Amino acid sequence: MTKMAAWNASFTSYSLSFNKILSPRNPMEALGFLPRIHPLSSAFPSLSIKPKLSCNSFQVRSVAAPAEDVAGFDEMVSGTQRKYYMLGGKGGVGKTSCAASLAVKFANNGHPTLVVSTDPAHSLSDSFAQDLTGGMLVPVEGPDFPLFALEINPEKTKEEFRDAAKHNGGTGVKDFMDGMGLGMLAEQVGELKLGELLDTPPPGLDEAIAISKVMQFLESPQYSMFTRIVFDTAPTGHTLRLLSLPDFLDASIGKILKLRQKIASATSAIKSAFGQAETPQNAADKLERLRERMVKVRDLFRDTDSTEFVIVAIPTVMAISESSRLRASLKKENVPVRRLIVNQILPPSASDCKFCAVKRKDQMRALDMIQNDPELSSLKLIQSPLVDMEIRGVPALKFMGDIIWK
Ligand SMILES: Nc1ncnc2c1ncn2[C@@H]1O[C@H](COP(=O)(O)OP(=O)(O)OP(=O)(O)O)[C@@H](O)[C@H]1O
Repeated sequence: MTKMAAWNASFTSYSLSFNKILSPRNPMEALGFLPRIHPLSSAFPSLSIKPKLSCNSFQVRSVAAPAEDVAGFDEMVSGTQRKYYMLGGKGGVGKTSCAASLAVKFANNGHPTLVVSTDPAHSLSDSFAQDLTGGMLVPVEGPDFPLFALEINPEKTKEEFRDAAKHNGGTGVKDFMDGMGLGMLAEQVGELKLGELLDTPPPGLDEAIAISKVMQFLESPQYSMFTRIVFDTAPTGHTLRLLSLPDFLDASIGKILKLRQKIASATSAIKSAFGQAETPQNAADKLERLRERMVKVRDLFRDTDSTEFVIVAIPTVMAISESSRLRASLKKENVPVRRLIVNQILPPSASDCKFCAVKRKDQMRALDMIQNDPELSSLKLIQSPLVDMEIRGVPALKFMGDIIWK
């Protein structure tokens, strides 16, 4: 039996609840043929209906994944200690939709939940069809228990970091110390190139700082109620670089802190004459706090008990290859990964058009890759169908969540 045939054999077709729930009266629909106007339009009048395919059957195949025994949503939802879920993958595969659907599901299962976007190109507001912008906690309307969203503004947080660094190690301090005849110390500060780093930040720095900002929030009593935190992270490349950044920044900030005493004592004698608003001590304290948060971020990413990174992909060779590399890098960084969501799988149909038949074959090839991939084959495979509507708003996210998170 070919691998493709083996996959096919392990697939069990079953009608997606779309049909049963939304169109019980039409026998054609019960067979998987939906009317041209999708019944969801009347169930969720606020949703935009966006047909993606000419075939309009709603069935999905379940795959017996060759994975180690990973528990399902029951385990994810159990316990009241705080847990973090980070969803990441290639751009546009459905990270935000999956993260938002998980957040809705947690909230509907009794967990006060926070969903955070650290992707510089936020789409949480679009996904929930509610305005969640502003960089502050915003309540999401719809779920049974409290669900809040937070879109971190990376530019703003970067400015704060830049300010703190500038007072300790930026060119301003260097010039100042040069002028005071503290050349040697200035050289050491210059070596750190922190000013340069912040002027042309490497990709991922925004997100590292955004996550550290979230850590700062989470330390405050206002946030203590949340028992589930879901992160919608930036696309893969950023995430990979982000993982090594906390260590890098930790080392850089550590160096600055070593200079703290020297800078403080060198400037304390003269600071009153210059009337600086921000004393080096204050700036150093800010850096110290940032450094501590960076260490917490790094530890959080690696904490198997409280954290899980969920990879999201689509059934294309490119997305699966990228997911494999992501998993390998996460493994190297000791970040726990147990699940792989393959989103936007073409539902089977009794009346495939030529395009759909070719597309389906192509997707099967990509799915087949997972089974043979050393990085991905051990993960619990979760399949999510391509639906013929845009996933927007809490009812649609609830629907998607009930398919994915079981
Ligand atoms: N299973 C699905 N069926 C149909 N449409 C989907 C599905 N999953 C996601 N979408 C749609 O695909 C688009 C991209 O989804 P989403 O914003 O969740 O992706 P993303 O990976 O977060 O993107 P980005 O990397 O740009 O942030 C959205 O319009 C969303 O509604």
